[in-house]
Amino acid sequence: MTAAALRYATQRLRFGTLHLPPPPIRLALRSSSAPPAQPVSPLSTSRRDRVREARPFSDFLTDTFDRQHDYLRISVTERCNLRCVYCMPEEGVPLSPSQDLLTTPEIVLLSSLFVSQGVTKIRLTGGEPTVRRDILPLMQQIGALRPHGLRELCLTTNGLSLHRKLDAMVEAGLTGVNLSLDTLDPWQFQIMTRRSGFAAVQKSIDRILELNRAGAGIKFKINCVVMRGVNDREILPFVELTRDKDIEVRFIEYMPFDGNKWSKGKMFSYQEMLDLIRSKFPDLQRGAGLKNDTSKTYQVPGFAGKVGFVTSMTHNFCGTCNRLRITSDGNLKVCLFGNTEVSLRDILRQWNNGQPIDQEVFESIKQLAMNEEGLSPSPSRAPLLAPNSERLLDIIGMAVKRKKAKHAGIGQLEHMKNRPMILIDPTASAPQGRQSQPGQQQWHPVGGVLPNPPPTSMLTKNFVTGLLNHTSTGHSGYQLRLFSTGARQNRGSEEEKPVADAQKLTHVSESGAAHMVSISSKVPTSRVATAKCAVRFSDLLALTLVRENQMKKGDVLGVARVAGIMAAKRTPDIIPLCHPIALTHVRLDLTPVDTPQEDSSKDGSSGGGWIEITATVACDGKTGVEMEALTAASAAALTVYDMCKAVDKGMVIEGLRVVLKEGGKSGRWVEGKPA
Ligand SMILES: Nc1nc2c(ncn2[C@@H]2O[C@H](COP(=O)(O)OP(=O)(O)OP(=O)(O)O)[C@@H](O)[C@H]2O)c(=O)[nH]1
Ligand SMILES: C[S@@+](CC[C@H](N)C(=O)[O-])C[C@H]1O[C@@H](n2cnc3c(N)ncnc32)[C@H](O)[C@@H]1O
Ligand code: SF4
Ligand code: SF4
Repeated sequence: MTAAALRYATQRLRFGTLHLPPPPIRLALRSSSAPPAQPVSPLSTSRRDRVREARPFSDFLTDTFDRQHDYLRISVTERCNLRCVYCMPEEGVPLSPSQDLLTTPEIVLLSSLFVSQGVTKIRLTGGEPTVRRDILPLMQQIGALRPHGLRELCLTTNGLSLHRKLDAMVEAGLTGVNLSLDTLDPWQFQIMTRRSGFAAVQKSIDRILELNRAGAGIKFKINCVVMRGVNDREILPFVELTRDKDIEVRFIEYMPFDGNKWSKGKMFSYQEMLDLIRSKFPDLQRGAGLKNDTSKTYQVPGFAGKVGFVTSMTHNFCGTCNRLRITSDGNLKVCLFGNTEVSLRDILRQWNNGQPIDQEVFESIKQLAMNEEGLSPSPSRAPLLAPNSERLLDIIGMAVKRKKAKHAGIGQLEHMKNRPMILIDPTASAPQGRQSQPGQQQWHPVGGVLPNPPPTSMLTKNFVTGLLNHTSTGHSGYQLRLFSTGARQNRGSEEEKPVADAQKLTHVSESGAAHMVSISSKVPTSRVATAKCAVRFSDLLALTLVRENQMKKGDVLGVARVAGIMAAKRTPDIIPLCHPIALTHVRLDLTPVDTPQEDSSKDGSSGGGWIEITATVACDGKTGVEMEALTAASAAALTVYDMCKAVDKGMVIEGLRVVLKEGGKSGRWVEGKPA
C-alpha cells in the first residue's frame, strides 16, 4: 500500500460514514412553501455531520438565492487548435505549467464529489476538450457516474477532431454536443478561427447527424457567436439550415473577456438578431424553454430545427443559474463573470503532500474503498469520494454561498478583470471634474476645504521655461515658485524684475544661470516629509472596481504604490534643481473613500468617492524630502488616473500638498498647526 493510500484509509476510518455515498435518492427540492426546517440538535450540525447528511440536493450547492447548482462545467484543457477572434489572441494564451493542471484522476474525484451532492449534468469544455490526450478514458470514468445520478455528459467543442473520437465518446456516455461554428463559409472560417479546418468540422456535424439517425439521441446544438460586421450576414443562412436539419442553432451575443478586444459596437444584440430574422421569417415563434436554459428558443413553423439566443449581454439569465465551473487548473468559479475563485486542486493535493494525484495513487484509493465495502473491484462502482471531501465541500459551500445574484451589465462588465474565455470554462455623476469658481473655496476630499487656488496663470506657465528664459518679459507665471518667500511683489517693471531679483534667488546664480544650491556645509539630520493628494472619481463604479481589484488594467492600488516609490527615487531627474538624496524609506498609502451620502446630495454629485494618497519619505541627509514626497504622491495619483481613465473620464487630482515636514533647521512642521 502506498503512503498516500494509507493516508486515505486513515481518513476514511476517521470519517467512518464518509465513504461511498448511498445510491442517489432524489429528495424533494426545496421550495419556498416547504415547512420550516425542524430545529436540529447541536450534534447534527457539526461539519462532519453536515457532510454525512448531505444528500442530493445538497445545501453545499445551494446559494443564498436558493439556486441549486446541478450543472458542472469542467475545463479539461487550456489548449486549443483554433484561434477564434472573439476568444483567443492570435499568439494564444500563456499556458499553466502541466503540474498545475488537474490530472484525470483528480477530475474524476471532483466529478464524483459533485455528483454525490446532486450534480446531474457535467459539460466538458476547454480550450478545446478534444485535444486532451486522455479525453476518452476521462469520459469513460465520468460516464461511469451515471448510475449514481449523473444524467448528462456533454461536450462543447469546435468539432475539428470530434469526428475521429465521436463514436467512442458516445460509447463512454456522451449525451450532448454543442459545436461552435460561426460561419458557413470556408473562407470566413479561416478569418474567424485564424486556422483552416472547415471540412473537418462538417465531417463531425455529419457524423453526429448520422449517429442520431441511427438512434444515438445526442442532443446537438450549434453555437454561433455573432460579431457585427464580421459574421452577422450569416444569421439568415444559419436559420435556413434549420429548415431540413434537426439542429438547434444558437446565436450568442459577443461577450467581453480579457484580451478579446470587445466593444459594444461589435456586439450584435438579441433584439437586432430577432428583428433581422423576423424580416425574412415573420412567423418565427418563441418556444417553451427549459428552466435553466442559457438560451431563448424559437422556431420557424414547419422547420425541422430550432434557433436559440444566448443573451448574456442584454438579457441575463442569472435568475435561474444552475452552473458552476472548474477551471483546468482546478479552481472553482461560481460565476462565469466573477473573478472569485477557490482552488479545489490545492485542497485535494494537500492530502497527497501537494503532489498531483496520479493514476497509481488513484487506483489504490479505489481499491481501498472497494475492499472496505467488501465489493469486488469494478470500475463502475462510483462515485468515489475524494480525499479531503469534507474540507472540499466546506470550501465549495462557502464559495457557492458568496455567489452574487447576477453579473454586472454592459458598461461595467468590459472593465472587470476576468480570465480570457479560453481559460475559464472556456464556454468559457458628479459633474465631471467639479470646477471651482474664481474666489470660491474649493472642496477637497481629503482635508475638507482647500485654500483658494492660486491664479491659473501661476499654475499653467511652465516652470522650467520660466527659469531658462528669465530675462525675457512677462514671466509672472513662475513667480509662485521663484518667489516662494512672497517677498517680491510689484517692484519695478516686468522687464527689470527677473535680473534684479536673480541676485537674491537661491536657485539662480548671480549671472542668472540656474544652479543647485550647495548644501555641503549642512549637517545631516533625519528628515521626514509627508505629502497628500486625492484622486476624486465622478463615477462610483470606478472606485468600486478599484476597491475590489477588478479594474481591467490590473491592481490599481498596488501599481500606484510602486509608481509612487519609484518616482520618489527619481525626483532629481524630474525637478531640475533638486539634490539627489539617498532615501532611507518611502511609503505610499492609498485609501479608497466613499463619498458620504449627505455630501453627494449636497453638491449634486453621484458620490463617486475618492482615493486618498499619502506619501511619506525619509532620509538621513542635509536637505529635506518634501519634493520627493510630493513627487511620489503625484506619480501615484497619475497612475490611478491612467489605470481608471477608461471607466471614469471625470477624475480630478487635487489637494497636492505637504502635510508634515520634520528634521533640519526648522524642526517639525505640521499642516494646520502653528510653526
Ligand atoms: N452568462 C453565462 N453565459 C454562459 C454560461 N454558460 C454558458 N454560457 C454562454 O453559453 C454559450 C454556450 O455555452 P455552451 O458551452 O454551449 O453551454 P450551455 O449553453 O450551458 O449549454 P446547454 O447545456 O446546451 O445549455 C457560451 O459561449 C456562453 O456565451 C454561464 O454560466 N453564464
Ligand atoms: C471557449 S469555447 C470552449 C469549447 C470549444 N473550444 C468551442 O469552441 O466550442 C466555449 C464556447 O464559448 C464561446 N465563446 C468564446 N468566446 C466568446 C465570447 N467572447 N463571447 C461569446 N461566446 C464566446 C464559444 O463560441 C464556444 O461556444
Ligand atoms: S472558442 Fe473554442 S475553438 Fe475557438 S479559440 Fe476559443 S476555445 Fe478555441
Ligand atoms: S453570469 Fe454568473 S450568475 Fe449569470 S448565468 Fe452566468 S454563471 Fe450564472
